[in-house]
Amino acid sequence: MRRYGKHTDEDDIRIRPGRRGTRPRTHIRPKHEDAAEGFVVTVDRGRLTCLVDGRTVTAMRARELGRKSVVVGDRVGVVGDLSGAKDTLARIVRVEKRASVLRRTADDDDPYERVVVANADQLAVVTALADPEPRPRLIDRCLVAAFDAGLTPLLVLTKSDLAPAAPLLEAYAHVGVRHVVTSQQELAAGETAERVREFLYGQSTVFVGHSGVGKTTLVNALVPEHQRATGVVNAVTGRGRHTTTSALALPLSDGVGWVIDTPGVRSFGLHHVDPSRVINAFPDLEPGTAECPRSCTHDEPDCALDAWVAAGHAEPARLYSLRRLLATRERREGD
Ligand SMILES: Nc1nc2c(ncn2[C@@H]2O[C@H](COP(=O)(O)OP(=O)(O)OP(=O)(O)O)[C@@H](O)[C@H]2O)c(=O)[nH]1
Ligand SMILES: [Zn+2]
Repeated sequence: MRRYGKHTDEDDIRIRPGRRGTRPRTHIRPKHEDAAEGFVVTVDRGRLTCLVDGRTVTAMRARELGRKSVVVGDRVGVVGDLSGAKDTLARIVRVEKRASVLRRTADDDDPYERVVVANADQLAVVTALADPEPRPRLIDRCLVAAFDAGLTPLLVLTKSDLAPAAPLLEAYAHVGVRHVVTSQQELAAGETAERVREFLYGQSTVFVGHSGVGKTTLVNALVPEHQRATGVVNAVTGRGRHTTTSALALPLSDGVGWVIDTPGVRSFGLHHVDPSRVINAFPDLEPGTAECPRSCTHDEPDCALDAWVAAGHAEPARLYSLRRLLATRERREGD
């Protein structure tokens, strides 16, 4: 179920009405037809860093945007000082319709959705095969978030020099998700970036992964001109990484595609997830839901999928995989 509450980001843009329309016409706020096109690369305490005609411009939301949030990946209309010079501040007056929204709920008990990144195409879930141990439930929860958002997931399995990828890949064989495996040797040989980039070409890809999995190493290999490290001043924001909780969009060096790095994901609240959107990622099972009770979670005794699969229309392993993913919507200790 989608929620359109006070706190969602889908609110219509409200423009404060003029005082009973008594103001003279000339005082009506211009429609900003002259606004320049911008792309939001990061957000830090209300200041948005936008790329406008190749320049890095700092901007804030115009008041007329009301409650509408502006997030990394948004395409926006910007007015004001667009020189990008130090201490200038432009205004974001428009947010273009989003092709996709990756959301999370702050907590599973907290129903308010927050958009993490707009207009992404893919979600790269970075997992180490060892040190730290893979956390399949966290992977599953990331996949659910991706499917719900209509993003194509990509599993990036790092540290294959420490443990084999096969056991983990086995668990995902029936989910239908692409994967790429990397190792220390490959990193050292400079081959990792090339191989991972093949999956990123022309796409806007959000990278998630918990601390220590090698996400920073990977992002640095993919976008070497933007070295990121804890405590080091960031080239784009001019601030230390530890101070930002926002994602950061980095252009792939060939200029086609974006790597969107996110701060360490500790949790991926899934309260907002709609099972019918998750099942879109299982097109072989989807027709089997026709006989389901209304607003079926597809994880309940009356679900029609059991009979559909028993009748031989789809692989039991696929239904098992779907159910495993849907079950992760309930938070457990350790998520
Ligand atoms: N053995 C091995 N170590 C790796 C590999 N990739 C990264 N590492 C190491 O793993 C450690 C963690 O890597 P980071 O890139 O800092 O991990 P991160 O996910 O960004 O973690 P945070 O910086 O804490 O968010 C570093 O010591 C890396 O050198 C790999 O493929 N194999
Ligand atoms: Zn069902």
